[in-house]
Amino acid sequence: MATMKPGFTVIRGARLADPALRRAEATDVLIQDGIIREVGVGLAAPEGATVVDAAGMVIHPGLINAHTHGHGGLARGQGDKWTLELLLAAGPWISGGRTLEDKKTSTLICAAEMVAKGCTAAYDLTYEFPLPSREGMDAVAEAYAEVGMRAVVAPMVADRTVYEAIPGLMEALPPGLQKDVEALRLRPAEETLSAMSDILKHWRWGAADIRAAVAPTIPHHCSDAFLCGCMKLAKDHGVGLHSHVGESKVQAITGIKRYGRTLLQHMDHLGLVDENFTAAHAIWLDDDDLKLMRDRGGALAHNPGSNMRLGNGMFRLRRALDLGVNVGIGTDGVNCSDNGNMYEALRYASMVSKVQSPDPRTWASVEEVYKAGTQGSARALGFTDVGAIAPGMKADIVFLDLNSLSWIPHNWTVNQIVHAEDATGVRHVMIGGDFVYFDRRHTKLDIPKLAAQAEAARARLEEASAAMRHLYEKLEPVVSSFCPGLAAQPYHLNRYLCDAPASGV
Ligand SMILES: Nc1nc2[nH]cnc2c(=O)[nH]1
Repeated sequence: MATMKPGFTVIRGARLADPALRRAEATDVLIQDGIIREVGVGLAAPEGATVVDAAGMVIHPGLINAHTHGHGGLARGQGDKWTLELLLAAGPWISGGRTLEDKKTSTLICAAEMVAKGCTAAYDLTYEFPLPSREGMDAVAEAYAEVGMRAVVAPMVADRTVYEAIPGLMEALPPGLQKDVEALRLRPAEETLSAMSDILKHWRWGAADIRAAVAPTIPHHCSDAFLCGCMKLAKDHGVGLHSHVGESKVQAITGIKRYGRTLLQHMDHLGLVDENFTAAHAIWLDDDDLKLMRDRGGALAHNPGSNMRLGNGMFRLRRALDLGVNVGIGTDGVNCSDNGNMYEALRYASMVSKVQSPDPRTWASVEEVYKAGTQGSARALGFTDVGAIAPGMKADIVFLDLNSLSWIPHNWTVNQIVHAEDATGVRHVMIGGDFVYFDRRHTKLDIPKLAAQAEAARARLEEASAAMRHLYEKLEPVVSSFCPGLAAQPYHLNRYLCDAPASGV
């Protein structure tokens, strides 16, 4: 649990990553009760202080994962050529049939990986089928608390399945499959909203800095009344709202067809887009959408690994930054992006900005990417006191070993964090002044025990997983042929409005 370690700690002689400096310089950090009090050279250690010798290490603020799904932990490595639409179509099988213990195990796997890879807080959209429950949310919160991470946990909710969201898709399925997907029907909006309200009223994880939020998962999977209900709950309880918006071309086109405006504009029309709102992926947002996000003060969560892995396209990081939108960086779930490695996400964010144009003036700089993965993500989570190593901030600090291979030689600190570090350099991770990972070992978690638990769950779920893969194979030709935006048309960057198919979706 991210409890604050009482008393003083002094970190001595660490090279503090600073985007203003090419090579980080050695400094000290004084921490009191989990809060950074002073940063400077030669700080005196108060009597009784714990002194941490960090010579030979770079420190940076914990990376913050702006978008992930802890429920995907047990589904790592299940699919290769999965599109988003197929992931959503088969998703309930991937995440379904789980006990509360499986849910916790799945989240523990992800949280443990994130910490070991330099991440100290995450926005986790968790799958709760058929209804969100206090017990399910507690299982997720318990996992983060056990690892010692901060988190915002939002149950993904909707009142339409993907089959209902894409007009005509259900009817296009062969009769046998229609029967299968009927089992996925969601509960009526009022029932889900009432369950959400119960969760928010009884949330008890605030002291561990594990907050709740509301995630109407995909706007066109939600009726307008449902979206408005989610907004009201978020406002009444003062919590965040988070949705996947414009993740795939199919979604973008479906939105225009359904609402006559973009998905984001539709949400804004209903009043959901404000400074508490995070739009994940945001690949198919046009300039007006980006300006809208800027004007409303919301955040975008960029997930470059998943965007590539699912073939969804490229988020326009340069354009979003130029227009002044707050951007955070995330990994997405390991069921669709394989790992929870925020260093990889930073590197991919940089790379994806570079493959969009040969002109380096349009590329995101390492400073911009680093800022997005720390302060930008912190803002997306609604945390004001993490994302930087400075007086008054919580002591969420990652220690990188300069003797690890990504740092030989050490030329340009922030560049090497974004482009060279692959998490093998992570030596210690401190959260709230407490070492949750020390000398490359979790301090609160028994990893062999977790591995055994995960293996038992995997074996038990194997039958359900095989059924899901089988269903996936049967769905693939239907969904792909039904969504022409998916199949035949190569992306011309993000100009979906120009090359939208004349018929079909
Ligand atoms: N990438 C991704 N997008 C989603 N949209 C709704 N659920 C998901 C999910 O689990 N992964």
